[in-house]
Amino acid sequence: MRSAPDTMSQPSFLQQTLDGKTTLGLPFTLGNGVRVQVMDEGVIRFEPNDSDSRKLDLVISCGVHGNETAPVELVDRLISALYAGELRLKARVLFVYGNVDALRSGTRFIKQDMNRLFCRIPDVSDDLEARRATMLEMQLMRFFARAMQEDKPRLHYDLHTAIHGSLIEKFAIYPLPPMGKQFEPTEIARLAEAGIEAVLLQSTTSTTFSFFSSRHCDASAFTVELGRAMPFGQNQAVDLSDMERYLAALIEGELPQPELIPEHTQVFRVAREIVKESDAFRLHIDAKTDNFMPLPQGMLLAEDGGKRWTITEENARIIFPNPDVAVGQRAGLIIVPSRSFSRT
Ligand SMILES: O=C(O)CCC(=O)N[C@@H](CCC(=O)O)C(=O)O
Ligand SMILES: [Zn+2]
Repeated sequence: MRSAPDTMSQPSFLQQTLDGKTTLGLPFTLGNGVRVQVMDEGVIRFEPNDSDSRKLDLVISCGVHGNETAPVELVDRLISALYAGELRLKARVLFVYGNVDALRSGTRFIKQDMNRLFCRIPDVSDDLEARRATMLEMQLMRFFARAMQEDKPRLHYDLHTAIHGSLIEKFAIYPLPPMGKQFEPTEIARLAEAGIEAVLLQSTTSTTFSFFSSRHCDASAFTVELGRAMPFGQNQAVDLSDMERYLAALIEGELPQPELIPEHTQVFRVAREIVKESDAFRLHIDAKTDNFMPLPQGMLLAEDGGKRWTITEENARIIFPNPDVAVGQRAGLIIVPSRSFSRT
């Protein structure tokens, strides 16, 4: 066990990570007994000294897209508060800065969108982003393995921001649960306590980080969208105080058990995923359309060669419209209101 670094005089873990100066290796202990270990570049674990008394195991990830900085700043504050002994740790917590190279360059990704690279079989020809996604999967499997044996709650919040504006600023995507399970209203009510105003229930499997931990680590996992992507230091427009308070409380072992989803929390189901199948793909709304913009029935939303996407659903809305994605990737989601929590 190493002795604790002099954290007061050191740059934050985020700054060290961005500077390429993280020291991997042996765990060390802070003055209050908290055990800390840098697991890989941008991946750090905190454990209480009496690890058996912990209430839950929690992964907080951000920066899977390198231009989405508000959550990265939030995570930096949480890590710094732990280092300073300002939080009474009652959980095992793994923090992840997802795509460190993309964070350095301030871009969504370097070569490939990392949030499309989970749940796949690794290949010798994998590039750096694909390898990093595989490494992160292994970190989460290892981290959650202990909670699975001991049946402690396992939570993963993968924090993002959206490319465009949103009529609803803070929302979450709830990955499709495995067969035999349903979407849990308590989880949605917890998200509401964290300031989340709408939750989208996924209707298909996915290749995202949150889908991975939901499906392969049996964690309650969510992609959380917290306002709009802005450069570091320019995130004052979005108020993340509820989310920050909620995550700090989880770190202190307080897992709320709300029974009712508040009236004002909107729940939607993904009705259709629009996949760009060729370069002929055309989106017939402005590519900068706000998320949650209503789509009138009968409207021709998109075309791809002979394929047409016409709105048949009542009260449909658009999420993540983006005609510029690579062929084979999602160019938008059509969502509809839902009050059912069953899987289908
Ligand atoms: O605003 C956009 O178009 C994308 C914002 C973003 O990065 N969203 C995530 C959602 C992941 C999920 O569906 O769970 C993504 O596209 O990876
Ligand atoms: Zn993102």
